[in-house]
Amino acid sequence: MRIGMGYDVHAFGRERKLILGGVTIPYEKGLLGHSDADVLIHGIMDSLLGAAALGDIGQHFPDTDPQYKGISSMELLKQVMNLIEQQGYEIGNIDATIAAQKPKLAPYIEEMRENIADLLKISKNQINIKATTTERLGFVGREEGISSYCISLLKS
Ligand SMILES: Nc1ccn([C@@H]2O[C@H](COP(=O)(O)O)[C@@H](O)[C@H]2O)c(=O)n1
Ligand SMILES: C[C@@]1(CO)OP(=O)(O)OP(=O)(O)OC[C@H]1O
Repeated sequence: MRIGMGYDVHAFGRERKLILGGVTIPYEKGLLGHSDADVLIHGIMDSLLGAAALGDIGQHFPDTDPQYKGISSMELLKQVMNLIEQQGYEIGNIDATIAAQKPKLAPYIEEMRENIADLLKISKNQINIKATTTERLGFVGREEGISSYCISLLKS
């Protein structure tokens, strides 16, 4: 068994879609990034890479490479899963937290879990996603951006 953790932050910007866990969430702002800036998926990818000792997403998908401009993070997650499988690992479970003061994410969590479970070919009870505000404290609380935290367990 191997454990890995991931953490990511993206700032809010205008005229961007808000995409979390592959779900487009109706909101007045989206997240800025080279890719679609799906901060939840980025945290999950880093935790999987961490558990397999394979570095981080910036090493695999540099934000200077035009091929990743505007790419769906779900596509990147598929590539990370291929790497994990090549190393002989399978997923035990994934537990993630999204820190967002707004918008309310609870209505979208089940769809995120379904998207991720389908893509990773795991069952829904192997992926848990939580949301929290930061009680108006810090950059999340000031609604400047969203962060994600994730822990994954891999089995040989
Ligand atoms: N963006 C968010 C943040 C939180 N939630 C849900 O609300 C619950 C209470 O949040 P607190 O930060 O006040 O503890 C939390 O457990 C989530 O279920 C949400 O849906 N969207
Ligand atoms: C995903 C990548 C690649 O397009 O770009 P961003 O969307 O900017 O995301 P970030 O978490 O800053 O870093 C990883 C990147 O290399």
